[in-house]
Amino acid sequence: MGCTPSGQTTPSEAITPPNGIEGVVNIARSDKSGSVLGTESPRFLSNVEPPFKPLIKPLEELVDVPRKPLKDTAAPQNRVRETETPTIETNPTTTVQIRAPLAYDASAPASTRLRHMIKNLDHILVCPGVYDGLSARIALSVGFEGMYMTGAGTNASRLGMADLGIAHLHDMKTNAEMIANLKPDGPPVIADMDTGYGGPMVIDRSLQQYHLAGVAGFHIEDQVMQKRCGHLQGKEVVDIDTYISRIRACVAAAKRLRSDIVIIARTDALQSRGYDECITRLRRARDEGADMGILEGFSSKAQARQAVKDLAPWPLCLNSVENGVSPLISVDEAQDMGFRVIIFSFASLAPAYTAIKNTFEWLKDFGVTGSAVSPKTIFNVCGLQDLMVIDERAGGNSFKKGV
Ligand SMILES: C[C@](O)(C(=O)O)[C@H](CC(=O)O)C(=O)O
Repeated sequence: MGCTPSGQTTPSEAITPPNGIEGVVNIARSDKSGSVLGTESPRFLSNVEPPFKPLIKPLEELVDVPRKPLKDTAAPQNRVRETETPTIETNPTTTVQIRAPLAYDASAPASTRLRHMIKNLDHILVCPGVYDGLSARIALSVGFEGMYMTGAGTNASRLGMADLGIAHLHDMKTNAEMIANLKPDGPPVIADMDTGYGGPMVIDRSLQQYHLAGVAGFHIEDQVMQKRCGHLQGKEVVDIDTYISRIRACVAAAKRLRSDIVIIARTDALQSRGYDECITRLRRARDEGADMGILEGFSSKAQARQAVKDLAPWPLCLNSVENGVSPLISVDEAQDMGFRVIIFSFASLAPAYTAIKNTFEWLKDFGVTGSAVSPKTIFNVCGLQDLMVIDERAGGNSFKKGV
C-alpha cells in the first residue's frame, strides 16, 4: 500500500485515502436535493430543505405517457391470466400484464405504488441492493425509485454468514422492515424471501410478515430449503409441484390479507434442469397468480432476451450480480430487452467490502484510517435533518446548542 519510500509519513501530507474511500465521499457529496450532506453545518427548520427529492414522478407525468415499447414481445398465446381487477390498456403493444391501479396515488401503500410503477413507468425500475440502514439511506439520498433488500447482504451483515440459507424469516423480516420504514412513502422495497422458509403454512406466515413490515414485493424461489446463492455451483431445486405449492401459498395469503404485495416467482432451475424447464416453471407460477418472474443466472444475453419474449407480456425482473455466473447486463440493455425491473444485488455489499477492507489494512499499516468522511456526514445521510425538524416542531430543545 502507498507509503513514502522512507516510510516517514504523516496523516496530513503523505497519506491519501485508500481505494474505495474516495467513492464514499463522492456519494455523500453528490446529493442534489439541497440537503447538507457532506458539510459540517446542518441548517435549522427555517431553511431546511426536504432531505429527499421526490423519487416518483407526479401523477400527470405517469399517466398516459408513451412507454418505450418492450421490444420483440411476442403476442400472448394462451398466456393471459385472469386478474381480479383487469385494467384498461391504452396501448396493447406495450401492455405489461400485472394487476395495477390506473392512477398513481402517492399515499398508497408501497406495494400498490410498485405495481403501478412496474406497469406504467416509461423506463425500467432500477433497484440497488441494500443490506442495512446505512446502505439504504445512501440509496435514498442518491435518489433511486426502488430498493432491493438482498438476502446475501442480510446474511453477511446481520449474521456474518455466507448466502447459504442461514438467515431465516425473523432475520429477513426485521431487516426488511427497518429498511422499508426509513421512508415508508419513498421508494418501494423489494425483498428476498429465499425459499419462503418452509412449507405452505410457513410461507403463508412469511408473506404476512413481509406485508405487515411494509415490504412492497418479494421473490420466492424453487431451491431446496438448504439453499445457496443463485450464482454458486451445485444448486438443487425442488420438483415443480412443490415449487407451485409455494407460489399458491403466497397468492392465497396475499388475497386473504387483501395485500398488493408483488409476488415475484424466481426459478433457479437453469443450472440443473435447463432453460425450457425454467420457462415451464415460470409459466406455471404465472398461471397460479405470481405477478412477475426472475430466471436466475442467465448464461447469455441472448437467453435473457429470449426469456422476456417467451414470457411476455408477463413482466420479468433481472437479477444483475456482477462477477456472478451471468454476463454483465447494463440498465439500458435490460430495458432494451424488455425487463421491467432490475436489481443489483451486490451494489452496496461489494463496494462496502472493498472500502472497509482497504481502510482496515490502512489502519493496521499506518495507524490512521485515512478517511475523509466526518461523523456528521454519516448522520446527515441517516436523517439528522429530519430529526432536527421533528424536535424543533415539537418544541424540543435538543439542538438549541447546535449539533
Ligand atoms: C439475489 C440474491 O438472492 C441476494 O440475496 O441478493 C443472491 C445474490 C447473490 O448471492 O449473488 C442470489 O442471486 O442468489
